[in-house]
Amino acid sequence: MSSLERASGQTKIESLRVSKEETVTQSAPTSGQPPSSGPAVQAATAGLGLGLVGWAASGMTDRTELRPPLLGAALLLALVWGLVGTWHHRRTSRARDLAQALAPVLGTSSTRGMVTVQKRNRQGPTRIKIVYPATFKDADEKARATVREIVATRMGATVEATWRRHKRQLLCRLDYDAATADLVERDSGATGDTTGDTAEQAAMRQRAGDVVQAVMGATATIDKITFEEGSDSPTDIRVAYATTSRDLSPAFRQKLLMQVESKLPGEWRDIWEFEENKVRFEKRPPFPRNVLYPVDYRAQYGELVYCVDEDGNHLSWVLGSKTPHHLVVGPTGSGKTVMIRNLVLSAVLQGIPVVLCDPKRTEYLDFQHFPGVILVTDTEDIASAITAAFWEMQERYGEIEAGITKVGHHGKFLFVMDEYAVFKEQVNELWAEEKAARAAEGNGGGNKGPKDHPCLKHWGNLVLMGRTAEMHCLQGLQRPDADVVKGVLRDSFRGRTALDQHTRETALMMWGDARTGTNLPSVQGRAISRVDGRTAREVQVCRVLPPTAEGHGAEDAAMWKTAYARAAEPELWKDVKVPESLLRLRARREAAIRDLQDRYAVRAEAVPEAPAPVELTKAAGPDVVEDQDQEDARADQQPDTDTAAVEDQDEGEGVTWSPAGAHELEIGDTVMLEDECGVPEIVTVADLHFEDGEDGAEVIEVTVTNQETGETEVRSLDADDVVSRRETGR
Ligand SMILES: Nc1ncnc2c1ncn2[C@@H]1O[C@H](COP(=O)(O)OP(=O)(O)OP(=O)(O)O)[C@@H](O)[C@H]1O
Repeated sequence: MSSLERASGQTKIESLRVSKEETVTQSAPTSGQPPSSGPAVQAATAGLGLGLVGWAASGMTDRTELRPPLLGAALLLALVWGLVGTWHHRRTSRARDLAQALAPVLGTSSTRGMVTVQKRNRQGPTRIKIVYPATFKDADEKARATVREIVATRMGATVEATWRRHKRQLLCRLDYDAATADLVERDSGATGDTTGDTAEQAAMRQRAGDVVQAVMGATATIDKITFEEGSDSPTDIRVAYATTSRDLSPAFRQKLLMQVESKLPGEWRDIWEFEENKVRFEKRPPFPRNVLYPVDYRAQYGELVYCVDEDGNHLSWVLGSKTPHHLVVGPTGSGKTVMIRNLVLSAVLQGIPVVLCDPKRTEYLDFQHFPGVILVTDTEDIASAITAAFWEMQERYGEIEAGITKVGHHGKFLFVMDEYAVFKEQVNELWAEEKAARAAEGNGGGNKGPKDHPCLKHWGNLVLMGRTAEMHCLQGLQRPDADVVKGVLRDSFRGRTALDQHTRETALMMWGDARTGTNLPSVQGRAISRVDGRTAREVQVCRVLPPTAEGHGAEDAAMWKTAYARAAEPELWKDVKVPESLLRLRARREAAIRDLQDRYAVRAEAVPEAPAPVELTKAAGPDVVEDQDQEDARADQQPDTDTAAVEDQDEGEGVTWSPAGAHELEIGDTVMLEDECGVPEIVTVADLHFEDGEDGAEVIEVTVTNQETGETEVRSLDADDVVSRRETGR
């Protein structure tokens, strides 16, 4: 009779009382080996055989006198053989019996090498090693109990069993004198040294082992576990595992970490030692939340700080070749706007001008008078801003090509395109209307033209080519839909941030696996970010709550004020060049707003604190900082003075040229086109219509009149060509 009882306070320690007389009624083992005869029979057979051979040989050689000694020698040999064989047979019989009894339980037909006696005393084996096949369920409590029972009853001893699962071995220490003592099982392979554990710690140790094994399999064992002082909360778990290639798979490692994070208390990080086949889980401090934007952060030029890691270290998007552009993804309310505000602030604090396009129109109103920021909200204006930026990029390329300046000497430029999907839809609606109107006028050869508005192609070009020209793009999206960011374009956004708990689709699109970010806590500003363009990591985006944002408190107000004052330093902008077409877009928006405010007489309330605008110009930087009253007074008299000022400065004749898509041209426009020799000539558009080109792409046939010679000719332009058009104040 045997009984299993759990020793109190030791989860992995079990007791089994056995008596020497106990037997296990085990079904007859089926051995794979042929049945062997006993050593006495073997000895007798060998002695008889040898005697016969000697007898025959002496007869054949006529040496019959040798027969008696030969028979004597054969008899002696048979005797020694029989004695030694019987002794050995007896000595190993218990191990053999044990192997045969265990074979059906362990699920193996061969008992060869299964049981090895490693130590023995006069009472019998004191230490045996049992090797079991991979098919044996060594994690199954019942199966293990059966094995223990068989060992204890077959050997008639108290057994201390140690399971070494990673080697598929069971080591048993046998004590023949303590038949009434507890049989102890230590699964040291799974849970490590339990000495000194409290009951709770032992339970936690067991749980940690189970949690790890659920993903890594039975070969994973807890090497060591450290608990918080006086508690059962683990702070460090070291795991050893059998050599495998699975540990090299990020998905596998992620799955394991997720398992640990969700099944054990606290937040964890994993540290892998591949060469040692070891992994260590370290409890990490609680992730920082609600971290104010570090307005005093000392950044290098082009280093845009925006978040902190788990240890509170600030991390930045470095505008450069590794991460030229950044994609920000986040559903409504996740903190996408706040993230973009971080990057805008970081840029202007370093004198990097920002074009901030907001198709939702009201998300960034706090930035509308901010030094260095050109806020664009109207759909058509955004399309023009993209075209202008594209044109600026081409100009920068031209200057590099012509040796006028070198790569990296233009100064960085940040173009923010938030809610790209919304903008794409809006601008394509406009484009469809425009094509339909042209068709109705009989001016465009039917409702033809590219499917997407040409500015979207410019945006694509900016993203693909902007890096060398130091034109950096930040694109915001609610979801990373494949039809919005596709192929090469998506790959160009090396810097990436996705806020909030990810869906499977978001994880796949952003990080190429279905798991990253799916267990991110739903904390505002918590994100997975590929800061360095290579490794995605969890971060907390800094808090930027401007004056009109909900929750804007004293701390936010102080930060905002400091940021504004620093960005308003004229010194910061003195060498900054911005395309005048962009400045005009800003002026146009401001004029439109002033008109509206005048109409509703709300201007005084709408702009309670007049900020000091810093002028960005194409030429020298701003040297005059006007206050709002001065600017207002000037605007009242001359609604478009800003534009005029730029025109006068640059052209000296009040003539301004700005980039325009060929599809935007209208009859009567004055444009600068290059003749066959590349010499620019000023022409007037006398007529135009759309045609299908040879390759099926749309071309625009433009009839132009040379202003100097009066000659008329037909020029063929691609729909997405960009030309210089004289501004008419439209
Ligand atoms: N990093 C952050 N730190 C602290 N609070 C934050 C953070 N990000 C967002 N929040 C809080 O969440 C609110 C919503 O954030 P935000 O406006 O950026 O969301 P959104 O993703 O842009 O949503 P929507 O697309 O609807 O504008 C903020 O007003 C702020 O209170």
